[in-house]
Amino acid sequence: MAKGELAAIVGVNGIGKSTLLRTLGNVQPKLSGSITLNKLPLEQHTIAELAAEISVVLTEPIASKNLTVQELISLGRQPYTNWLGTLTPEDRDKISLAMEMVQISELRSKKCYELSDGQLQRVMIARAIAQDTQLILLDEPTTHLDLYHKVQILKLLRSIAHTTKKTILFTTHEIEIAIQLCDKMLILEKNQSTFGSPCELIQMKSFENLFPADTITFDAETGSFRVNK
Ligand SMILES: Nc1ncnc2c1ncn2[C@@H]1O[C@H](COP(=O)(O)OP(=O)(O)OP(=O)(O)O)[C@@H](O)[C@H]1O
Repeated sequence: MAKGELAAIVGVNGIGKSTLLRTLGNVQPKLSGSITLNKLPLEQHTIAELAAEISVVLTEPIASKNLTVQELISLGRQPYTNWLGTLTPEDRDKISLAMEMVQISELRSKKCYELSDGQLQRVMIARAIAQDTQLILLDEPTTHLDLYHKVQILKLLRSIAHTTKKTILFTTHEIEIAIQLCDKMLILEKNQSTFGSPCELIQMKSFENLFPADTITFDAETGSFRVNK
């Protein structure tokens, strides 16, 4: 993946999207194959190096909902703080900037348990931005959100990738929105997975066999799926 790209991993339930994302983020050990980050195998990076290179936003509910928004986002600075977790002026600037980028500055003193799902998702994205890594990985960042908020979150990720030149990779079931907003997509399938720009994937007819054709067909003209009644 290149710098500044937004990319989605899509595929049917149980195909291995989260497993792949978690493996890339070093959250779980790989089953096979190799993962290279900055020309070095992932396992040759120290934990501290990885924390400064990759931030991961998972679907598990956070254990620390009693923290304020600002406190939770401050945890993103952990790879850079001393053992006491003391924040420097630079850390504070990065935390404020992260909150501004995802437009949650006014929520800074709220407790995380007071937030809506959409607001909490923004907070988790801000924490990843505060971690200041080149790569941000997110597992299903739009679950539980309505259509408007799904689009808002994915537009936000696109804008962060393009303006900060960070590389953002996420798993999703929102294939139609991803087609419209992503620079690259990986379609995971049992026998052959395909990776490319949404346009290339449409031209290669890669979306057409994703779901059983007697139930759902893909319309290449509109980049959308149709239900066969
Ligand atoms: N490469 C693999 N080889 C063997 N088992 C795998 C592999 N990838 C994933 N699995 C297993 O398949 C199951 C489903 O994987 P996973 O949760 O990653 O799928 P998913 O595509 O994210 O599903 P969903 O869309 O339902 O969230 C898990 O039990 C996982 O351990």
